[in-house]
Amino acid sequence: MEGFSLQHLAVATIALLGGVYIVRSHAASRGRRPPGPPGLPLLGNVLQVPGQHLATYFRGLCEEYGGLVSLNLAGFPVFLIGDIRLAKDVLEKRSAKFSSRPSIPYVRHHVDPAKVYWGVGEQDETHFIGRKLTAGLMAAVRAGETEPLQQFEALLNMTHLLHDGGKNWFHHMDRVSASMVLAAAFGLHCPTGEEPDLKEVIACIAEFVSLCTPSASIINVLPFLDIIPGPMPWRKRAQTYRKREDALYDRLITDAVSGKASGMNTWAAAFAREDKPEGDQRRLMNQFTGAAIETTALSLHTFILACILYPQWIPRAQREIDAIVGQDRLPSFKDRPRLPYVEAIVRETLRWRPAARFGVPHQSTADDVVEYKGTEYFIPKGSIIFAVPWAIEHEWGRFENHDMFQPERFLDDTNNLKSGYETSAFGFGRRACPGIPFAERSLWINIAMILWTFNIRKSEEPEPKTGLSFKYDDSDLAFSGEFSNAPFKFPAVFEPRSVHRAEVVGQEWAECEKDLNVLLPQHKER
Ligand code: HEM
Repeated sequence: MEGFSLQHLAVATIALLGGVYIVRSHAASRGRRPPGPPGLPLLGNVLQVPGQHLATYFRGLCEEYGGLVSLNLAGFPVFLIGDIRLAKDVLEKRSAKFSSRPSIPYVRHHVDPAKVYWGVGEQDETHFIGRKLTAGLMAAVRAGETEPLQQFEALLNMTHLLHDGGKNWFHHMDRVSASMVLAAAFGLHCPTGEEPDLKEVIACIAEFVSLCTPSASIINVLPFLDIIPGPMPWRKRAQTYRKREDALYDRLITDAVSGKASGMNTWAAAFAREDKPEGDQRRLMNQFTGAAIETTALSLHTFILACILYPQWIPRAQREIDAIVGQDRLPSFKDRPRLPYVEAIVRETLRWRPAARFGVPHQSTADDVVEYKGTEYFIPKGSIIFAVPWAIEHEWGRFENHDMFQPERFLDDTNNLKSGYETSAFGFGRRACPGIPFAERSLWINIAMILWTFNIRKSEEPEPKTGLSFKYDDSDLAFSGEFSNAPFKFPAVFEPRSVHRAEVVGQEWAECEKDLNVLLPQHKER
């Protein structure tokens, strides 16, 4: 059966898990179903779901059937939302009913029996605590507490890019994204990106993502096998992972709280202060790394791809930065209110190729009726809902020339940011990304500094495999097509805009504060 991939298996698995819904499908008949592709008897649309580039498939369905699409995976209801108004109506205004996550038996029973992974878990007490603690940290981020640290990391990024002319630029973006998060979270500053703890964090994230795919274990497909006692392979794999992850985070958190790490005023320390006898809330910290590092890095990679493929906007951006900042210092967060164009670039980066292109699924916890374009549709309890950024951020009606990178679409005639900015890139409602303030700052400061320091151009180096010049591409083929849709590695040249600018970077780096305890002052609850 050619083309029957892991993703098919995954979808079939979800469908099988949801088989129970066949029994209760009478519920679905209580109201009209949104439009969607016709499917096979019993299996529904299972075999139509492609093995790769799910986001593109979802976007195609939204273009064909409208902003609310219904899929039937062997009786299990899945809805796609490709309209921002509807996404807000459903996932924000009715977030009490639409904020759980579909759970996978292998994860629930073996990988995360203690339910510490609140970002992928159901809507329960742990999720509530995780979000509450994060909201406290992010209030401080909004007030600017982490800006000195983020500025320091971005400045180091400029020195790395200058040092090798961008030869390892992909790695430098990975490093800065990880180090900003790990330094704020655990006091783990990573100056090279080769630090063993950083590598272990990345390896654990990769293993966790792999364990969370429905095809990770036979238990997801044949749950009754779990009655077999003893050290079965699925138990061993999950136990090995948990031990490895526990050892890593115990070390990171202990080092952060004891002061062994390079800074003491970390998010881990703030979480530790909230520890209760009934639960070690520091363990909830592990959600930051998985959710934060890759999304930020791939957004920076995407920004560089846009610089290379759509450079028309760069001269204007640089003129505006230069007019405010001048040539004798790098941009800083103090300039942010006066640099709306850089803000527009951040927004356009998140719109043009959103990091989570098909979104992160929500699950409904009660029956509901949703009105869309004058018709009422029934959404049964337990439905999976994807608000699909790849469709929402490319709606022709909202974004003219939607496939072009045009930051000025977010500016008005007076060069100020248009009011009423709405995005799907960070999700919606009680599941919306709680790290937005940190993520936006990370992107803003790196983008502002890169544009101030460098001209970026295509590399003329031949591709090692073919010997031909590198073919730059922004189609689906240039992206991984997986859950976080990352651009594949591509070369770029970072040329300093002048010798003077390169010297200013060196001088600012030599003179800047490097002590994490000063860069990240004691977190105050707000
Ligand atoms: C450009 C960077 C980022 C992007 C594009 C991004 C995007 C997202 C998206 C799409 C979701 C799912 C929303 C939903 O289900 O409706 C999410 C969830 C989450 N993000 Fe982010 N994120 C970014 C950075 C960060 C950072 C820096 C942090 C932490 C410091 C973070 C922490 C989280 C957590 C903990 C969740 C799970 C929330 C929950 O389930 O309640 N993210 N993010």
